[in-house]
Amino acid sequence: MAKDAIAVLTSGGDAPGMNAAVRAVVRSGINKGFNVLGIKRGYRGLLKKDFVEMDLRSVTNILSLGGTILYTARSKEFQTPEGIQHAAQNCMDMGVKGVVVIGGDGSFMGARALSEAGVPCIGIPGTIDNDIACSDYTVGFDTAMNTAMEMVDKIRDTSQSHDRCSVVEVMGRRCGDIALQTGISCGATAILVPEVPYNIEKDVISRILETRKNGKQHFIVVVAEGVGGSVDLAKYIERRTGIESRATILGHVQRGGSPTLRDRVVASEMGYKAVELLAEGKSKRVVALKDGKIVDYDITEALNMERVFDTHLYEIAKTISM
Ligand SMILES: Nc1ncnc2c1ncn2[C@@H]1O[C@H](COP(=O)(O)OP(=O)(O)OP(=O)(O)O)[C@@H](O)[C@H]1O
Ligand SMILES: O=P(O)(O)OC[C@H]1O[C@](O)(CO)[C@@H](O)[C@@H]1O
Ligand SMILES: [Mg+2]
Repeated sequence: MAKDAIAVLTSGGDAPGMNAAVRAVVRSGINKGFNVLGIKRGYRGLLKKDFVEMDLRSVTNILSLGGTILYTARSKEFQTPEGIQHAAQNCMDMGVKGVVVIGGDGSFMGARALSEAGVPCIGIPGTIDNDIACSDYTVGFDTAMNTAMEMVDKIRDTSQSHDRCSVVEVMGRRCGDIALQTGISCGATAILVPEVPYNIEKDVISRILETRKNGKQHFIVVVAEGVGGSVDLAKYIERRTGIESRATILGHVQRGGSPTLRDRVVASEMGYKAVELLAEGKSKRVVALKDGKIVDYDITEALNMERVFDTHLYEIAKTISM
């Protein structure tokens, strides 16, 4: 009798550690007796029936690779009712009994739609933003933070030599987690995030002037992408304080590079769990890390959860960066 097939895809923005998750899905799937297929370029590839056979050796030596060997994409076509039906039909044609979707919240909405169209899906949070409310952690976050920290350390060197203020914009479309963690790790004088309302005079200018009074001569301001405006902010700081200022937008450098140990391990655990859920006949679930344990939630329940920003950590950052 032919084996049941499951498939795995990566979708939305790539994240370091996605390969470790793919590897875990492939190896756990084969271990459970499934035939495992990879789908290239997320939902876009699913619509094109771009499936590849995965065997144990197809995922050799990918743990340390950044990016995703399955490639990724964003697909508007998939989001239509016809697109979902077409994608479900392609899965059925290929004998696919379940799909593991590695991506962010948008990808999970796609996984829910595909599950409702008859193809059981399990989501794994893979995004550098750490913006999935149900999970304390998303694959890629640790690597991205460490990259950002390394970059800000370098910017600090030149900022210090010139007695300047450096405004550094880090990624995070609606989420300030990368900014907060990077800001703390680099001793930023001010950190601006979309979750906390701010006043430029009080939260940036006054802090710079106060710390200058007690001897500080160079300054780092970390701004989350979701706040934006870092170039204008640098100009404003220079105008208001007389301190020469520069803006740097770190951008996609944060999405690349070899994943950290944490990303490799969490991705591996989540990949294993996703296959376990499919093998148990589960559908429309998201794997998450909660209080140090790998758990799972219904996708709708997960998507309806509210993200909680760590305001305590934010207050600590403000207190100790004076
Ligand atoms: N409401 C939806 N219904 C069906 N599919 C969706 C929906 N929203 C998004 N998708 C699909 O998921 C893909 C990825 O979504 P999106 O671009 O929001 O990225 P993401 O998974 O949230 O990752 P990230 O935000 O980290 O880049 C979309 O291109 C689309 O194909
Ligand atoms: O790949 P793109 O379209 O440039 O997406 C950038 C977005 O993706 C992320 O890197 C991850 O969601 C965000 O931080 C950023 O806003
Ligand atoms: Mg998203």
